[in-house]
Amino acid sequence: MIDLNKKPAFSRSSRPSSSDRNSTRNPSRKFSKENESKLVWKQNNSTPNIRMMTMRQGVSERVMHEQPCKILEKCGSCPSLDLAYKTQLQQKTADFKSRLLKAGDEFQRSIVKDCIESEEKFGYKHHVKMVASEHSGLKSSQFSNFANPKRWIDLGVYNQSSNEVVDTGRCPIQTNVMNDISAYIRTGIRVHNVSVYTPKQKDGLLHCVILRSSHYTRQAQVTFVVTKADLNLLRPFARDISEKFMNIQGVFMQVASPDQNEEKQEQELKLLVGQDLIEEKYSDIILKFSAASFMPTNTLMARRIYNRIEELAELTGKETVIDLYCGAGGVSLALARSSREVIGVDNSSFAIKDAIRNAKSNNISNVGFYEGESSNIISKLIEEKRIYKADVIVMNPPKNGCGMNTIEQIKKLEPKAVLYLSSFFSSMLKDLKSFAVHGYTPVIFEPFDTFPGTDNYEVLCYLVKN
Ligand SMILES: C[S@@+](CC[C@H](N)C(=O)[O-])C[C@H]1O[C@@H](n2cnc3c(N)ncnc32)[C@H](O)[C@@H]1O
Repeated sequence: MIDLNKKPAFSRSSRPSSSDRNSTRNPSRKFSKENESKLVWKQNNSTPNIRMMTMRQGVSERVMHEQPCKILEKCGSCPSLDLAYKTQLQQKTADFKSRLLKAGDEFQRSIVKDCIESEEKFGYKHHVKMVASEHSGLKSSQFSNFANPKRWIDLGVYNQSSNEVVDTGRCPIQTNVMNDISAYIRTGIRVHNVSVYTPKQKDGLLHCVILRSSHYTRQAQVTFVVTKADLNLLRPFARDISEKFMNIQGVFMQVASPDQNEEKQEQELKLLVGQDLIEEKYSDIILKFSAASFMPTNTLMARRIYNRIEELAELTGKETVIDLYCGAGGVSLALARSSREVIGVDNSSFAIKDAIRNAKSNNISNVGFYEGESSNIISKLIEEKRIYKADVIVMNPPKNGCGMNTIEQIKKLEPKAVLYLSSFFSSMLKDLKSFAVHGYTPVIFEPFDTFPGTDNYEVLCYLVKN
């Protein structure tokens, strides 16, 4: 139960200094007997970011961070941001174990490792899609007479219960680069007189803004998702943003219907200003991503996962590896160094173009990339006698998983190991059950905390042929 109207836990003057902030974790200090059976939020109204949660055992590990979030509950995207990080990791490990327990007998003998921590707990998110919304001044009806005629622009996420857009302001899990750019865009929308899409009237131009930034180069990409191509309006706006931020590589326009399913949205992007590519580094591999191809959200964790995949694959230099759903080639290029040949497959022409370019720029020649649906490409490669067998298959499918057809094709290649990475656990476990039917045992599950503060994480499963 959450009670936000409770008295403040402590006033600004009694707020612990950073040196004794850890003392708020001491169960005996701030906890009184009456609270023992309740679970309540205590919030200081004058300093809304100071929050503690008390419960049966005393003051919990919910503590103030150096970079607090002002809209934690309103936004709802980061339900565990104010939990001690160790607790977040324990919760994710426990969550995955309980999913496996419920999933069935196939997984009862698998080893589940502890969730691996993210090197960055804040500012790790390098990719965000922000919904645009506007209203005029004060929102509350009781103030309607004094409503500010100035346009007020929100950029953020949908609140799941009210369906209203919550402005995420300077989001602590996003990179500073993206926070700076989004602040400028909020003002720019007004200055450049760009209309914002309203679902009620089904009218307006801009409905989303997509931002990406690179960890190593700090380069950024901006995409305006709009209802129609209004270049006269968007080009000067794009020029303005890219002149303000020299690290912006390119500003794009994507025309898409706001009602359209995100996965079905046309990926065609029009470059308004600058150039197409953003550069990122994973260990000693430098990748360039076009705006339309997938780029990992947490760079440092992606690097860690690539390294772990390489370790688990135990390559000796003689193997044929297939990297399904390869994106811009991160895993493929990481594994090419220690295998005979890597074949990457992705259904996005942009991702495959990026992957081919990345192989060249990293001087890696023992890779081949194929554009198309995974099961079709494997079946074609077998039919054309391009491959007979594969030693290791790596796969990182989207939300719906890989499905039965792909697993049947994989089986024909008789890999001795399969490495399956996903953050979509229901499709992942369904696919792993199908793998089990085809003689592949899930030996180890390794959760990685790619999204600290949120409920999300990724899991790498290592399967071996029986
Ligand atoms: C999660 S990303 C994988 C990223 C990649 N492993 C990396 O580390 O950058 C999923 C990829 O699957 C691709 N994809 C989606 N459906 C596909 C399908 N049916 N067949 C092949 N590729 C697909 C997408 O284009 C996307 O690049």
